[in-house]
Amino acid sequence: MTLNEKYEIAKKEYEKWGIDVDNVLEQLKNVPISIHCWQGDDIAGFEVNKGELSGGIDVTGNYPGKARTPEELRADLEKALSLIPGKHRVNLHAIYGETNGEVVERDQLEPKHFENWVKWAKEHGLGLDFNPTLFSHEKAADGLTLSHPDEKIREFWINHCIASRKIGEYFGKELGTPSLTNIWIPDGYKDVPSDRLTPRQRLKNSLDTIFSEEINEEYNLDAVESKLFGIGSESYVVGSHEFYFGYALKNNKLCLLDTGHFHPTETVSNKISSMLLYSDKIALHVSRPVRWDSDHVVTLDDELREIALEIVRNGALDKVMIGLDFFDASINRVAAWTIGTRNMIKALLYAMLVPNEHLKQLQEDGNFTERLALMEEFKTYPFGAIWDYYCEKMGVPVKETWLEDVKQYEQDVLVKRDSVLA
Ligand SMILES: C[C@H](O)[C@H](O)[C@@H](O)C(=O)CO
Ligand SMILES: [Mn+2]
Repeated sequence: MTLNEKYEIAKKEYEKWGIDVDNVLEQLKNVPISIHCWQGDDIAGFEVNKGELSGGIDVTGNYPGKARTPEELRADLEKALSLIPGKHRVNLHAIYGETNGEVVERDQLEPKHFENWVKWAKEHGLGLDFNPTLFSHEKAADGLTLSHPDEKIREFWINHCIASRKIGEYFGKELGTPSLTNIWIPDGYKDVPSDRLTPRQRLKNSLDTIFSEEINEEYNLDAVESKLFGIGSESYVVGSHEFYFGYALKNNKLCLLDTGHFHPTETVSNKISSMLLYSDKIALHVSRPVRWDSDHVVTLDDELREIALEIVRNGALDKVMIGLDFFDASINRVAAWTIGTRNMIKALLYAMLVPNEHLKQLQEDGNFTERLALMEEFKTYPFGAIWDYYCEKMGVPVKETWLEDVKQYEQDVLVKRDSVLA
């Protein structure tokens, strides 16, 4: 039986529930995922004077062939994008600027340092998102940046974030789609603080300065990313969820939820509807915490499907900006991007193929038996046949055949990088 025949049979199963599958696929095509560049080189970046990875985050593994140059990273991203259905975005960090061998301090970065990325994005029909990098730098050595007691250090990081917003604005103007410029800082303390308020007051004041210049939201959207703890900030993080959700609401910014940044029993899926009651847009870093904020590659697990269901059932496909954030150096990095991004898109497709309005009505009617029964039965509806058809229709490999591409790329390209170095 051909993919099309399987698709037609599966489609009929969903049409019984009033689901227009062809229309679902048309919608899905237009949902961009922001793919994080830093999975490709273990968050190293291209600074001439690059620092060791810091900030309480960690990349484990030493799989061969990581990208070492902008050209290699873009080539690896192109390979991954060729295996992922749809048109997407690439998420950059400030440390991925290209400065022609010159040392450029982060508070001096300019749009011109990202011209090659914009040229590349235009060639590939991609949007670009951005992040100032407030880690892996001597001025972040003691784990404090925008909340640092030393005004000079705060000023440096404030200027870096101001420069970063201008780069985000440049991306938006050049590419015709607003860049999401997301600020995450590692600030916090290993052990119990004696004063939680003062650092938070300093962070608030720093952010007020950073955002004091209005930038047209047609070109740049600002997000702030909360965290619960990091390595070395186990007891206290200045930029907690409460801090940033409050800041975002009062200052009309996007609050960014990273799925690894909450207590293990908390779920981001459960937060989306509440936050969308008060915010026009929110942003996500979809990751997979194992035991801690481990940044594992995203798998098609219950929480990923629930996040997708919350986005779809709340009509929020244009209100939730979906970014990915994982970094696994124990496997082929192109495969990591491909697995994680395809899974995010699969989860959205799954959610769009559930009779959400019918299930809502069952809840309203207090019919919890049928609500549970159907939610469970839809987990084994022929969703895979629709996904396979979608991949073929979008011109990307069906099922696991993409793996052959990655294996070939590894032999042809990736392994040669390390042999050159050896
Ligand atoms: C590299 C990113 O800025 C980083 O992963 C951040 O988004 C985060 O989630 C830190 O835990
Ligand atoms: Mn994140």
